[in-house]
Amino acid sequence: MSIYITNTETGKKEKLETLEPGIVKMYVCGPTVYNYIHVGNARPAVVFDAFRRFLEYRGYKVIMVQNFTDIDDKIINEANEWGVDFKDVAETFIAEYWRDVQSLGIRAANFHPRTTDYVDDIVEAIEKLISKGYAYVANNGDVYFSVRKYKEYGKLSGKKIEELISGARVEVNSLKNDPIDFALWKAVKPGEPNWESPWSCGRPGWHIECSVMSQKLLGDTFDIHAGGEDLIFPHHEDEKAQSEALTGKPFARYWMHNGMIITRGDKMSKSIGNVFLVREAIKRYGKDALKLFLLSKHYRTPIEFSDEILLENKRAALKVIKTLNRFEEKYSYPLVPKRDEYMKEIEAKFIEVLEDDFNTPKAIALIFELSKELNKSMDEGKDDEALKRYHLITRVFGSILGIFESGTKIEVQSAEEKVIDEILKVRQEFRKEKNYLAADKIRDALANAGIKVLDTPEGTKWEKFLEVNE
Ligand SMILES: Nc1ncnc2c1ncn2[C@@H]1O[C@H](COP(=O)(O)OP(=O)(O)OP(=O)(O)O)[C@@H](O)[C@H]1O
Ligand SMILES: [Zn+2]
Repeated sequence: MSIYITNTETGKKEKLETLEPGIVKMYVCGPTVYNYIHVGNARPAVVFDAFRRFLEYRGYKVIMVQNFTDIDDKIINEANEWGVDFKDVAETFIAEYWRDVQSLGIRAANFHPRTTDYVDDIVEAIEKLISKGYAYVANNGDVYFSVRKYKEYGKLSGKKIEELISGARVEVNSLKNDPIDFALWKAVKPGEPNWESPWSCGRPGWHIECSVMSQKLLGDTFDIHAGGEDLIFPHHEDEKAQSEALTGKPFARYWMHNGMIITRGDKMSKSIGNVFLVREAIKRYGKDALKLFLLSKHYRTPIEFSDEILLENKRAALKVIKTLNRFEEKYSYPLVPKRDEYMKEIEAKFIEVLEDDFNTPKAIALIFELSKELNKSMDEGKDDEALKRYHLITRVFGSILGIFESGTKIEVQSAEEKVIDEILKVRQEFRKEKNYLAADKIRDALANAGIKVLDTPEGTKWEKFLEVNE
């Protein structure tokens, strides 16, 4: 059996053949840290975390790197707007990133390099590109990559140089020898953070950071380079050009790209402003529903984000969680089932669909099916069979895809809690109408029932009076 993945560079499903047997070296483009992450940003994080776990399950040693872009125009703009240092913006949102991915149950990669820790290496790489004739210094101290010198430019994204020149998206910049050249080093503008270099005080361009960090940590050639498909051009095309110009060797052997999360026809994006934050989504739908949503379509296809679809995923997730809870109520510490033909057969199916370009929708369908069967085993009092199914869902499939992992108990609001919340809503209306007499009557009535009402600046809250035995 072998693993097949679609390689963006060839557009074909290809058998994964790693550079060193049994080892997968993989680089994923991480976030630019200037804000909280949204559901779109969560997609590559969830998908490639699951893919990496699958590779490990199939026996590979995986060395995974995911960077933080901690210097960039957007970070500088935010820092200026808030009157703080760019480092503080970056550090803040790296910390917030960890909070979000941890609440999503995404595992850390092996390395999480930050651009600003690699400036010396970046300067060294640019010097080498200049000396090899692939890059030149402009009048103002910027350094640009000569796109035409690298003969394979456009191979990854399928773009032709002529199209790029006529394309309106290439900005006019008189500092460049050719409009399609891109920046490796940007000379400092007033007030910007900067580092010394032989050409000017300045900072790295965006693309060179990923070339340098990936090659420093994984070697000149490594197995898989991944990220969202919005990065294919220009980011990945440029990374490939620089890296291969630098070493004269192939860069990434396979390129994997996830499709976009779309809202109202556009890519979900901070710059467009149509974002739904990960932590809001976790609050409203729960982490398993969000992960199901992200994995229940093939990773390459775009997915439309909508409240209805997420609620549908929430219902589906709750069904499975309820089933698992039902089993866990009976067995607090389920043990290891004896692996028999039945288990082997289902596991083989699961592997088969994931080996075929990581077809998570089919894998998830298998989990739903198993969950139904688990209920049936419990109805019929077949404990052995139930344990096998429970084991497959939580410890094998869930632990590979990163869903239903966390001994998930459904937090159901009790009838009592619901009633108190409703009564407090009515009290709030009285308060709004300045009918304090009625509002206070409600407060006192609740107090008689042992419920203390607290009006705080964040709104009205309640707690139970401590019961003291006389
Ligand atoms: N809507 C989306 N759907 C899927 N993946 C996305 C989406 N937006 C960003 N990504 C991916 O998230 C990762 C982190 O990207 P990054 O922080 O650069 O986001 P971004 O594109 O700058 O976001 P924004 O456009 O919101 O500023 C990248 O791999 C990127 O491809
Ligand atoms: Zn990158």
